[in-house]
Amino acid sequence: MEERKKSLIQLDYTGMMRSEKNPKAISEKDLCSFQPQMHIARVALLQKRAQGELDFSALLLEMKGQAQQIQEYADYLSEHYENFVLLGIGGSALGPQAVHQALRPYYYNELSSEKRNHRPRFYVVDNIDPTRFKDLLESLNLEKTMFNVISKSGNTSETMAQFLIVRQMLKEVCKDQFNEHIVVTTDQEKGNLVTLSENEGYRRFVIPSGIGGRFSELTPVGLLPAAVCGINIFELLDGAIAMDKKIREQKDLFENPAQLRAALGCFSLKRGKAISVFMPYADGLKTMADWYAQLWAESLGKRYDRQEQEIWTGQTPIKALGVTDQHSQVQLYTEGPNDKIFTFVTVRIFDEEILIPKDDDLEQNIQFLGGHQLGDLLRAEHKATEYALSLAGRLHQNIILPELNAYTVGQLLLLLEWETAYMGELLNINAFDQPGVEEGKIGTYALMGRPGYEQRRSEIEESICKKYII
Ligand SMILES: O=P(O)(O)OC[C@H]1O[C@H](O)[C@H](O)[C@@H](O)[C@@H]1O
Repeated sequence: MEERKKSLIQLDYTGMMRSEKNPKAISEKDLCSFQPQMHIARVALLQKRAQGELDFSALLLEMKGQAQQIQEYADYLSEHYENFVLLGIGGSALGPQAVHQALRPYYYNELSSEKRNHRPRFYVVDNIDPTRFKDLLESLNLEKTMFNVISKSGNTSETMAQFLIVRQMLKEVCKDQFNEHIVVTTDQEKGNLVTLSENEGYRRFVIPSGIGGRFSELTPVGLLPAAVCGINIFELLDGAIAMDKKIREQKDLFENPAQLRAALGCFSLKRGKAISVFMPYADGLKTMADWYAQLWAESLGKRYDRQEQEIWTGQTPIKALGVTDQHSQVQLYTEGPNDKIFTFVTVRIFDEEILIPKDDDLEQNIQFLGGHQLGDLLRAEHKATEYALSLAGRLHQNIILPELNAYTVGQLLLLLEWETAYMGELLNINAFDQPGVEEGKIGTYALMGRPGYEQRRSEIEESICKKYII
């Protein structure tokens, strides 16, 4: 790839720093004060690595070693199937969706097979809306469809319900060959999908242990769907490896983008910025905001710190898209409560450009647009929005991608994952579990009649007596 494509993504944090317009923003001195705790955090994360937990570096090398095998299987699927349907939820679906949207044309499924280089159409079903699910299943030629059932635990009710429906339909349509239409991606050794894949003969890909669902995009969770759709998973991994190396080796906070973003995030959170707006200025990164929202919310939204003290901490992620949400949310951002920080993700050069035609007969108030590229308008709007936020004393920063390709997307994923890990250390919490989702899961088991949950079922039914309905 040309040097520009290979260059690392950049962080412009000018908008977070103290200035005349923003005297309450962070100063270089404030940032320097983070160095000691950042060093402790770095050592703690490297120790986790030594214990085989969250070892991004080892994971990426392991995945680099598996990439060829994943690619070969993806190529085999492309020759034999027209549709690839991902069944999963949360970290088992958001990453694949985000990377597909970033690196494939949005009309990918509408393209002819030739224009898709004979790669399958790609669908992600990450909800259990019966209408949508049935519409999709009825639209597919099941004999030409592969279902990738992704669940790290193998116990997620939504994904397992989808699996049971699809498995029955495939048995009816494909008879004894039904298992040639299911590939599972799950834990090394535990959960229903391990047993089922052994008993029913499904191809299985393994999510390495020590890597949580929301950190699993650069495992077969994301790599297989990406390879099936013709995305260069080798470049994706190389970008991630480059960013991982920089973050792992760079001890100086001012040169380490993950440490810097974590210090800025921690500083702003402690000064009442309880909301973090993630606003890419590229349609291809719209779902990346969804993936980041889970990463940020589920990792940092915690009741207890590591000493079991109640702290009820976290920072609420808001997904936004530039320029679109300038027309729906910026009014709040500039004149509402100053309780937010903003991250814009920009792309210096888009793959395509469109010239806005000039027409001198038109009114001046639209004629000025003529002669510019459409990307110039998007870039101008981003800068104007940044300026408006700075006038309003709002803290904002930019993550700048040289362009949107597998190498830069791989870097972005690793940057955000490392940033989250550092934030967890600074907040003194466990960023890698999600105890807060258990109650909802147990309640679902109870209401669905799972044996052993009868008591909880009666508790729920007694407690939810609907009194206020209009
Ligand atoms: O991959 P699975 O085990 O099916 O889990 C899917 C999702 O389930 C839960 O909601 C967890 O909180 C998420 O972190 C996880 O990504």
